[in-house]
Amino acid sequence: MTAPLAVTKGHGTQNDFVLLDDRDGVMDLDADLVRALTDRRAGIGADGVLRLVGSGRLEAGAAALAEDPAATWFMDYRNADGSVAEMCGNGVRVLAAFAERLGVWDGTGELILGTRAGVRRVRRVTGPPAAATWYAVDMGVWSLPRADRAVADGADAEVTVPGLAVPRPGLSVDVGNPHTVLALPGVDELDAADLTTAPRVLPVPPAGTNVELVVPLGERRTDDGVVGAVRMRVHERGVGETRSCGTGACAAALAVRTWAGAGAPDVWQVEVPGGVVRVTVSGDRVELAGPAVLVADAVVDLEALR
Ligand SMILES: N[C@@H](CCC[C@H](N)C(=O)O)C(=O)O
Repeated sequence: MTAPLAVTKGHGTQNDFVLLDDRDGVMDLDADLVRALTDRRAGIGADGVLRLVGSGRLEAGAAALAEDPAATWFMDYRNADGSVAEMCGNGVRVLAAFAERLGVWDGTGELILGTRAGVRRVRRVTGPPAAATWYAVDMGVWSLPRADRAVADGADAEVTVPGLAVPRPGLSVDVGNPHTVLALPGVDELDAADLTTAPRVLPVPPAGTNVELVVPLGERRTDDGVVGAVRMRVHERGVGETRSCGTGACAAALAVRTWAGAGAPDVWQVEVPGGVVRVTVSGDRVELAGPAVLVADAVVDLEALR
């Protein structure tokens, strides 16, 4: 007999996750279990798994504690194919909502979370819409890791996407995990792209990449002042096409801002199929803000699942 497994289902702009409360670090979360839980027909179904675990309970947590001893909780993120990824922007927000629900965080001040990409700080903020609770995450330092190998102005890669006529120039962006962003001239092409298979990126990124297709939408006047706007679709490494990607939204805004040059806005609204998130650039750091929703609690029969 295997003990039943308590899980919570949540999402951030419809990037969905199975959440596990493993504060004591006793769970054996292997790739098979991740694949079974995220299976949309035979399991709960999700783009990934988020395990809340004490930083002192796992090897990766030691680096987080060394960076900041206050990072006592760790986000152990897994892609739906069972692979481990360094970072998940939507996941941090959803895990913050989960930590709040568990009473690990009282929702005031900052939740300081260890991740494989370093320590991340989360705080509650107000939406839009004004009544909604959003979470803002300091996503740390961003970079353009292959800027020295540019193949064209603002591009260091060539990306072939099924459904689009010719290969497109892409820009590599690192926000703790790897991204390649390519700009499309209009939403017709964005809709035409076939993301049921992974776009081909050359040169091949050594650790794989998430690929964002973006259409710059110009600038908008909002209550926060003038912001840039971008529409995006994403093919995630280890998952496939998802309805949102938080790190991908940061990469998209950073790429479009780089292409726009001096005078481009620091605040960006990124429209994804699952909603809208806000990206704010402050020098070499970037912040992601958006909603987080916990939709269900369930108990999984592990024998039936396997
Ligand atoms: N959906 C996430 C990113 C998850 C990790 C990604 N698939 C990778 O392998 O790097 C997000 O919201 O950032």
